Amino acid sequence: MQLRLGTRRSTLATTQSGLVADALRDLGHEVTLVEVVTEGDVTMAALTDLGGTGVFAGALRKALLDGEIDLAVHSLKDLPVAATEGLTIAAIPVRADARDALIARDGLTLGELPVGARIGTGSPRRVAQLAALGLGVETVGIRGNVDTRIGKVTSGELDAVVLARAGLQRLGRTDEITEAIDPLQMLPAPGQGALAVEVRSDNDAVLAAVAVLDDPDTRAAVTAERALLATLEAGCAAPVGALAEVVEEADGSLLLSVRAFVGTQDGTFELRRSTTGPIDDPAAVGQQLARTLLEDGAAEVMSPPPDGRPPAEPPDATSGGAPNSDTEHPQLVQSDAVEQRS
Ligand SMILES: NCc1[nH]cc(CCC(=O)O)c1CC(=O)O
Repeated sequence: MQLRLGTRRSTLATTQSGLVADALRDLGHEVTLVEVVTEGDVTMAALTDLGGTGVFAGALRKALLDGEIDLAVHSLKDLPVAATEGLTIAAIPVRADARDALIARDGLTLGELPVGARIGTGSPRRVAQLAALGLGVETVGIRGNVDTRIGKVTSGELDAVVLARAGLQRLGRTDEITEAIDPLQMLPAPGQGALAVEVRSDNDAVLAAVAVLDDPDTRAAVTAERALLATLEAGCAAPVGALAEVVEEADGSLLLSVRAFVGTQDGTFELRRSTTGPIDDPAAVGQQLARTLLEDGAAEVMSPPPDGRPPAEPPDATSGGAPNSDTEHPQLVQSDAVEQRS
């Protein structure tokens, strides 16, 4: 069938849209790309100053609802977790590598960066996790497209930048990566590396045409990650990392393994929790992990009081004993308690 695919103008957006367009063409459809200009593309304000999620998605969604386009391709991590009336995520194709990537001068890895090194990132999640690593590096707020960001390392303005590996892979720029950052050190944004193909909910023909691109394992994983984010009542600008992975048990059954991070921008407080649960109810697994994080003080960690100091006594530390002993959440593999790192 004839399909109009709406896309943002950036190189990454058109590349991602092109991947979906090609997959649909392989299925015998005729796909036309329609360029849609979004608020997120025209503003020069820092991403976190835009006061809300979905700045990139809004115009594409309007074009869908107005019937100007038949489908839109989003980076799932940029898509607000709340459902949009009248629209359906018709497909979530196989996820690319979800990890963050370091591009540093002289081939340096995170561990090799000198104290005081300047790392560019506009993401509170990346800032919080870099701070939590205690490397003594400085983070510098940047935005702009991938080219602009990498250019700040090439020019010597910054020692390094952190970007999503998936975006670099789609742009054919993995050669410039100096370290694919282990999720044990930095958990990606919920949905990172995954694309979402959105269609009008009443458009049965297009829903059916697009649905074959869906990958159930990817959908399960990102559903858990986004349910976690929703339960935390956090958006894409929150210092929250999450990664769900499908793991196979000895008996061949499949489980969802989810890890999450919440931390303060200065690295003073961090929470890391993980859990596993049934793959057939991924939202419940994500919600359960979020509730554990909230019980352990995630809300306070995400929005510390105005003086910038995190809570003196996180809610789970009042007993004075081991606040996160195995007895409290025996089903969880726990790495770190809420802890003061100073
Ligand atoms: N917020 C911008 C954005 N949205 C999606 C990607 C990369 C592709 C992806 O994660 O799927 C990026 C760039 C980045 O974070 O480096």
